Amino acid sequence: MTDHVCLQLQSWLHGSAGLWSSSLPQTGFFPPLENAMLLSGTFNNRVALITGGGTGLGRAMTVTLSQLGAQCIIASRKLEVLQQTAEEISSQTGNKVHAVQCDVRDPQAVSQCIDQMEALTGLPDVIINNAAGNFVCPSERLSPNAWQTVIDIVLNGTAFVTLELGKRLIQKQKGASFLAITTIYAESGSGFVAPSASAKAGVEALYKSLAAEWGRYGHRFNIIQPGPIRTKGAFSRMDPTGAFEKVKIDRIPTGRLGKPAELANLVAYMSSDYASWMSGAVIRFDGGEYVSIAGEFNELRSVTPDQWKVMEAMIRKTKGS
Ligand SMILES: CCC/C=C/C=C/C(=O)SCCNC(=O)CCNC(=O)[C@H](O)C(C)(C)COP(=O)(O)OP(=O)(O)OC[C@H]1O[C@@H](n2cnc3c(N)ncnc32)[C@H](O)[C@@H]1OP(=O)(O)O
Ligand SMILES: NC(=O)C1=CN([C@@H]2O[C@H](COP(=O)(O)OP(=O)(O)OC[C@H]3O[C@@H](n4cnc5c(N)ncnc54)[C@H](OP(=O)(O)O)[C@@H]3O)[C@@H](O)[C@H]2O)C=CC1
Repeated sequence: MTDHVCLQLQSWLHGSAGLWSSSLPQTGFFPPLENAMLLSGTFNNRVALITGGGTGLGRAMTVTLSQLGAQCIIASRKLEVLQQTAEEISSQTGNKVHAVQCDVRDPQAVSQCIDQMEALTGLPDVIINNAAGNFVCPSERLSPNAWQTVIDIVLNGTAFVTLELGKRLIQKQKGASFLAITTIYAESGSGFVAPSASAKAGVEALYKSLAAEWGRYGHRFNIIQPGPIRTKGAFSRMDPTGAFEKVKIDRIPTGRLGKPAELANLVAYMSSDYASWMSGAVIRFDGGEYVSIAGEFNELRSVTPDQWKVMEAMIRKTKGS
């Protein structure tokens, strides 16, 4: 019995992915609630800029903020995509969503986009730096331009938008909430996404720096690190074959991917006056994935009560070192 259990344990601990849970029974404990959480009207008379708001998570943020009364501006490169999203959301919520073309890599384009925004709505109260570029790639295969492209979109793009808006807001003596969307690996680094990890870490340093420096002008700066949430933009570039989705789900203690609307509720809270004392915060929103990957002994979740009996007996039998 003991040998058999030992063999089983050895093969499990050295072996296959997907050990931890076969049917993920815990998902029943963590159902996603996808309706808007805050009171309707929370963002009445507020203007929100969402970069990358035409697709994926940025689109979900725009839906929620618009439902809660904000006038939204969504900005990215593809004007047609933005216009279609803007029309769909405006007609769903009854609140105007504006589409403004902007490549955040280009500081002049950013300045022109903000001119356009000022003419449409005035300067925003809420700024969400959500636009990003990313793809998995072994670092030895990255060209200089591949590296630069991701750094330009994520780090420089966020800096150009934030600094240009910040300067104008300071001049007008208007306060605002700035939020950056990073990732859980901004903190740990990660193989195969080195440009994204480096850029997102830079974004976090920028936002923490400005939280300290620009509070005196009425500006708050916060960061959300999402775990995996299915979007076409992310999953087509991070998991093109779909092979890694189950691996990811298996290691998330809440047993499922996140939903865009769940993230959007957190974004809305952190951008609202309910969070007016929150600045310089980094909120990980990942179903527990980060700690699950990090903990040295977390694989022991797959050990059964019978196997624990054997292991405990072996440990107790040990005398001395
Ligand atoms: C799953 C859980 C955790 C998930 C985290 C997710 C984090 C995210 O950030 S998801 C966001 C995903 N969304 C996007 O990336 C949307 C925007 N992306 C793009 O537009 C493109 O993917 C790109 C970032 C490449 C930018 O497009 P652009 O047209 O400006 O660039 P290109 O001219 O196509 O490429 C620039 C150089 O990069 C090289 N390159 C492009 N793709 C790859 C690749 N898959 N592998 C290696 N290299 C790549 C491309 O060849 C260019 O370099 P060069 O040939 O030297 O000129
Ligand atoms: N989905 C996930 O699992 C996770 C996502 N994230 C982060 O969430 C955010 C949203 O990602 P997601 O919605 O999944 O992916 P999407 O690809 O849908 O979103 C990225 C957005 O960025 C815009 N964008 C890209 N390049 C530029 C540019 N040069 N100038 C302006 N806009 C640009 C794109 O629009 P366009 O092509 O029109 O320019 C697109 O709308 C990103 O910051 C991402 O890093 C973080 C962790 C996990």
